[in-house]
Amino acid sequence: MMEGTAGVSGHRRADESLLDNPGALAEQDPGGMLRFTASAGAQVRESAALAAEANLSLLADEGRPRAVVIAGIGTAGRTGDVLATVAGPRCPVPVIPHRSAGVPGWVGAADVVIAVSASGRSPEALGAAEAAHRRGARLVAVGAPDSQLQSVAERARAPFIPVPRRAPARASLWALTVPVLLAARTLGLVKVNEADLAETAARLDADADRCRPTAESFVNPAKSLALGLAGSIPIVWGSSPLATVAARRFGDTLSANARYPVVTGALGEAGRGRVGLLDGVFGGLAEGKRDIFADPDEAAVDGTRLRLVLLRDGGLNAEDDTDEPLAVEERRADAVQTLAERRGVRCDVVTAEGGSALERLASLMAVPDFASVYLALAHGLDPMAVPAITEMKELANQ
Ligand SMILES: O=P(O)(O)OC[C@H]1O[C@](O)(CO)[C@@H](O)[C@@H]1O
Repeated sequence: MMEGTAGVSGHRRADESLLDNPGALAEQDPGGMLRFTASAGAQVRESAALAAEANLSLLADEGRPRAVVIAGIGTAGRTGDVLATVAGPRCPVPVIPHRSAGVPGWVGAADVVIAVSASGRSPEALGAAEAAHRRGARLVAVGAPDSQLQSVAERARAPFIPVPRRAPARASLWALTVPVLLAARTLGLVKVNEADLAETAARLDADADRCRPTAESFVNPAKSLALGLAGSIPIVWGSSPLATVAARRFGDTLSANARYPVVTGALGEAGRGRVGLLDGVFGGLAEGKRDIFADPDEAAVDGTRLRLVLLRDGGLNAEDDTDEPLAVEERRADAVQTLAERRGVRCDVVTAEGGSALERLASLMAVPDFASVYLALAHGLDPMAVPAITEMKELANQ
């Protein structure tokens, strides 16, 4: 056990046996991050019901907007990325995630602003909601009930979807995402239907069951992904725009829950530059000198290595959902696997399943979400308490 600064303690090396000890897992996770992670399917159902109660039809009165801006930071900001990718390249209006306070200068009466904040008090979402109201843009707000965001929405007579607060915000991705998608559906921008929501929730439930704390590492895909990543520098690339949103989400949770440095991105982009990492001191150069007869325990400490996680869309998406021929995405994903193999860089592959874009996204996010929590727990870290985030806020607000 290392006593770090800021009251954080943990093990430098991941403790594999802890993951197969449900009692120890529960002790290490006093805030219940595993339980929150397992509630993803329930979040989809609950938020769909809450959105149905809000008066979203108000939004449609003035017809199709010129553009939609999704304003929020952190996990709330990710909901904008999800909407942009589910809306796809054929979306008739621009869908623009916006992560800084206020709204872009061009936003006006012809546009819609969706302000999202799990706590209902981020300056980014509040600033955007106020600016949208001032400029006469249509506004919809999503966040904690009885929050400042709700007051701004009420003042603007804008629909507000009250999403019950789960701390931390990253445990609420699905609860925040569904109202954003349903607001966009009201505007005619996405095709998400009730069956898609039900199947997405069912997929998240099924994955939560496969990843449950009592399922042992050899049958639990999240525990085995976590153990594979332990001690490495994860590189997470998505084969398609949809898979790239899942890759970035894994970057968020690996950093905040497990406190691992991580490189994430789109394979298309990475293939023109960052793929060079595979040749470097943490990639092929480190793997090249691996002694195959060495004690694996000693080998583990003899240097940090990359571990590639490839999130593949699996070519299931409809041809018109994508900018690029599916065959190109698939060939690129095969190519990076070959590259990794040639250099001895280990690679985990998660392949999307399901019919709708939303369900496929869920199938790429569920196991990695759990893996980030298990990786934290294996290092003796409480996945929920991240003093650096709190301290950063305190220092920045001085
Ligand atoms: O969704 P909120 O409450 O606006 O918070 C935005 C982000 O800020 C944080 O709370 C960190 O300050 C993140 O956990 C969160 O995603």
